[in-house]
Amino acid sequence: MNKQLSVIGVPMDLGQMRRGVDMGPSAIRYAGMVERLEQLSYTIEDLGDIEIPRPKHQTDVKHDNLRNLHEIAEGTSRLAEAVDQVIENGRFPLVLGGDHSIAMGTLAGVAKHYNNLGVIWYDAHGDLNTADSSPSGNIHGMPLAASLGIGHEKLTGIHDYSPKIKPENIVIIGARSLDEGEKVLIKEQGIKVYTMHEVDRMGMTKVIDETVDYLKDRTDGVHLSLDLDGLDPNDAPGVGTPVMGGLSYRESHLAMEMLHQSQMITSAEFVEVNPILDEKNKTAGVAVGLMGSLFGETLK
Ligand SMILES: NC(=[NH2+])NCCC[C@H](N)C(=O)O
Ligand SMILES: [Mn+2]
Ligand SMILES: [Mn+2]
Repeated sequence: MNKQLSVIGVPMDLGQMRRGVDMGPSAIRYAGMVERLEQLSYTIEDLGDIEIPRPKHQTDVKHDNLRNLHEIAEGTSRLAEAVDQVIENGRFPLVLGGDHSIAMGTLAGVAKHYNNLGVIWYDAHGDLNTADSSPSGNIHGMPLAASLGIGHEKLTGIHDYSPKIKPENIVIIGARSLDEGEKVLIKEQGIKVYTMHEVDRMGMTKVIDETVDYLKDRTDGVHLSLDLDGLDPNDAPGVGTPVMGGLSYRESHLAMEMLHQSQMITSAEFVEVNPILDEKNKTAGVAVGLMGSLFGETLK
């Protein structure tokens, strides 16, 4: 793994309605991220936080079922620029959310550098909505669709190109709350999805083995986008859209350890940590623990 990490915080809370997820980057830093990764002999440069525009009325502006469209497009464009530069400098981008809308910016900055970027989307949700299919108008439910070039052009066109990724290079793990339009899109586009049904039937070992096999030959880099709500709310309570029956703490560590062993991950983001909804910063602590495993911690 690239031993030079650049950390970028994204205090974004405009992609959904629960206040507090903008404090996610601070909560993750406070949980000891830098110290944890330095122990694994990474060199860490913390680039601080991306500036996110403040709308006048946070929830009022529901432009065509796309809440806070302009501010999110602006903030994620800045993020794309920063991520692009990190990779340009030969370093590994580690992005801290913020709500999941930021993935549009991260992927925009990353995907430019690859012909076939793979994406592992570790999440209870598909985040494959558009304004037409979204039940909420919340843009954090849309970043994977936007990155495929599907949706409003202000979102698909971030960093001035589209699409960022191909459907056959995506693997979703942990899904258990997919909207009707998302299910249609998954079938139409042939996106590989391991729902909780498959995770339970196959076990996480087989899920990750298959994921690695599947992505190995077809991709030249793999981005991990880890939404903390992929985990069960008992293990990660500090999230805005919790869904029961999720991936366990143990399964998630196993997944991260196996991804580390695959040597496949070239960028990562940890999103949706909301310390206001959390129990004594537990969820940020889990995020940092998972980073430890992803970056090479072992139990013996
Ligand atoms: N990144 C997330 N937590 N997304 C939750 C999305 C929930 C729902 N599918 C929606 O579009 O509103
Ligand atoms: Mn989610
Ligand atoms: Mn998500």
